[in-house]
Amino acid sequence: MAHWLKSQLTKLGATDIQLKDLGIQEHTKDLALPPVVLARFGTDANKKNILIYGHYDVQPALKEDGWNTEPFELVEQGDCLYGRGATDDKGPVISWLNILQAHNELKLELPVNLVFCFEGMEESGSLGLDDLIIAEKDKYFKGVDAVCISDNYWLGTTHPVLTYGVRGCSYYSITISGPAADLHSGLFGGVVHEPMIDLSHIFAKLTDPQGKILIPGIKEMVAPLTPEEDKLYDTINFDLEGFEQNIGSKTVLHDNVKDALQARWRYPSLSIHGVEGAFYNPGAKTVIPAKVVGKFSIRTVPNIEPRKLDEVVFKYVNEVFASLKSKNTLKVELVHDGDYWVSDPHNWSFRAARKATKAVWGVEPDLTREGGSIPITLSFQNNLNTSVILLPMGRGDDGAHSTNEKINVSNYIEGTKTLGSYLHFIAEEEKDA
Ligand SMILES: C[C@H](N)C(=O)N[C@@H](Cc1c[nH]cn1)C(=O)O
Ligand SMILES: [Zn+2]
Ligand SMILES: [Zn+2]
Repeated sequence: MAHWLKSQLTKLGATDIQLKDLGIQEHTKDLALPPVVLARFGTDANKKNILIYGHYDVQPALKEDGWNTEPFELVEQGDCLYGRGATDDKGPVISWLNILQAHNELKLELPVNLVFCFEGMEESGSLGLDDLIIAEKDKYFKGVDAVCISDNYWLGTTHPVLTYGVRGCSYYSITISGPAADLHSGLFGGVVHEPMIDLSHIFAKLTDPQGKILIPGIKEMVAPLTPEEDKLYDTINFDLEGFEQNIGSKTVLHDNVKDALQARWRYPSLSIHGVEGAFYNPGAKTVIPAKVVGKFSIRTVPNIEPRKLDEVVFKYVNEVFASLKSKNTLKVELVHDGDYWVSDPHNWSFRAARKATKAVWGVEPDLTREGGSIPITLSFQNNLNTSVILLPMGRGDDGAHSTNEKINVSNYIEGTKTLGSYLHFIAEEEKDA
């Protein structure tokens, strides 16, 4: 993907294209991190410099997960383009290339200089990118006036949005090791401490059945909800049926949209993702897995400090394990983390995005926060001392990370126009003091 992007950017006339090597992935001997693709389009000292970030990596996908089409082949059906990455985030990345192509073919000058930064580790916590931003802040990224990211989704399916916050994500693994090899459960069941039983007990104590996090010390770090913030949720263009339609079931924990949105945007949540080493195929294998690695993550919000969070998580998991009095061994580790980000949704970049949305879609955008994470957002804002905007093009029902991920053709086309128009409006906008 990095090489493909490089060749496309070259054809489109981008300059100073570099594939930045990020070194080897920690905990592996020789697995290289995928390179970050940097490129420029325009270097006019009289124009603003807008950094465009996107990611070319995607979540894993297998046809047998429940896809109707091959996940790594783009398939057009009706108004939809199906394929892994259609909305997250290959579609939006390619739309930036389409904007260059359109300007080239129309012989239209872009009113801003663009600095592209496309990475290949976003779905794994943006490993290595933070260091690159710090190393390049006074070199490749010098003079960046604003950052624009198209890597999230509308809240619903009909109304465009501008997004001014993301939750952070701290991803943990719990490794429980017991016997030297998998065992026959008839011969050894009831005789040995089973790693999977230990892990199930720990998992069961992470949240209550309603998803409330049971780890002490987390809710105490969450910024209190002020009456002003609470009021912001009164005017949001969405309903519970919309939520349920997006999910395809009536399994929402809340009975009103305000509570559901606050749970998604401004409170932490804990999700259990899977177990490595456990039997998961169809059939009825009677095995005691010798070693299992359980994976869970916590979505973080203001003012949860990642290091403090690690401390309370490690302490709690160790305490729960100790209470099991198991003779197995436990290791709990942080796999990766990325911070939350919340910004002012009325700054000059948001004003330009608002005008662009109005011009293309004919309506005022809603202002939303994103329950998902884009780990590098805060790093751009802090290290480049600039504002960041999230300007999504996909819909809330696109199925990002899920089976049958899609983007609507209409969203892709109008979304591309919106991103292109944003570049024109931001060129005209007065920067905030
Ligand atoms: C919202 C964005 N498109 C996204 O899907 N982000 C991922 C990033 C991630 C993975 N691990 C930690 N963060 C997400 O929110 O899961
Ligand atoms: Zn993404
Ligand atoms: Zn994603």
